[in-house]
Amino acid sequence: MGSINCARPPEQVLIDAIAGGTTFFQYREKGTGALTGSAAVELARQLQSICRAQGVPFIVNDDLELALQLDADGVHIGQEDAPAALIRQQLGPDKIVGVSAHSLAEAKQAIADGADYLGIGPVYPTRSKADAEPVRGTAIIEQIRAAGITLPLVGIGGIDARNAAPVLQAGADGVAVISAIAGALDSRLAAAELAALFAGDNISE
Ligand SMILES: Cc1ncc(COP(=O)(O)OP(=O)(O)O)c(N)n1
Ligand SMILES: Cc1nc(C(=O)O)sc1CCOP(=O)(O)O
Ligand SMILES: [Mg+2]
Repeated sequence: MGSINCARPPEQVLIDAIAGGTTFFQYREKGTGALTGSAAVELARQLQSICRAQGVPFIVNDDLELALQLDADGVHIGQEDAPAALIRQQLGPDKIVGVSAHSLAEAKQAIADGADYLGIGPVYPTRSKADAEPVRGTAIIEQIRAAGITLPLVGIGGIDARNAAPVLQAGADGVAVISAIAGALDSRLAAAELAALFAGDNISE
């Protein structure tokens, strides 16, 4: 999540999301209108502080230097970013490395490079990433699971509480969302509706 995606102040969105059941946070400050420089660092610090107080891992998207500067819990990188093996080397064994994969071959390479989890997408059409890959559907998750990969898989791309169930049924361990929570008028409820899917208890009905 980044500031441009938020319907309300990002700090409040994060507080509400965690109250609703969000268990993992990625700071992704990019796109037209995103904060840069010291403003981006300051927002990161504030969001990290909220995560720390609530015991939620704080992951930095793309930016290894920022992650090292803040002693973040980890970094998420994609296929166009720094090599995953380099990120693992720079962060050491105790930090979290997440890697985006859009194919079985990319998933296998990411695991060889030291990934702790894989972000798989876009599962559905997304408006939050202008340069997203073509939609993969849930089939890509089934394919990666069928190949025997046991690393945690996180579906991403256009996911919300109404369409998340097939992503989990395909074999994902979790879902990563931006607009479903950051763009919601009630981020706590949006997060709670997603969290309920993991408890097998759909509270939206
Ligand atoms: C959990 C998760 N999965 C995938 C991505 C996308 O990463 P990437 O392909 O590097 O694209 P950007 O987010 O950097 O635009 C992600 N961020 N998180
Ligand atoms: C950041 C990102 N990565 C994707 C991928 O497919 O790797 S899709 C995506 C955007 C997710 O935002 P929303 O939940 O609003 O669709
Ligand atoms: Mg990236």
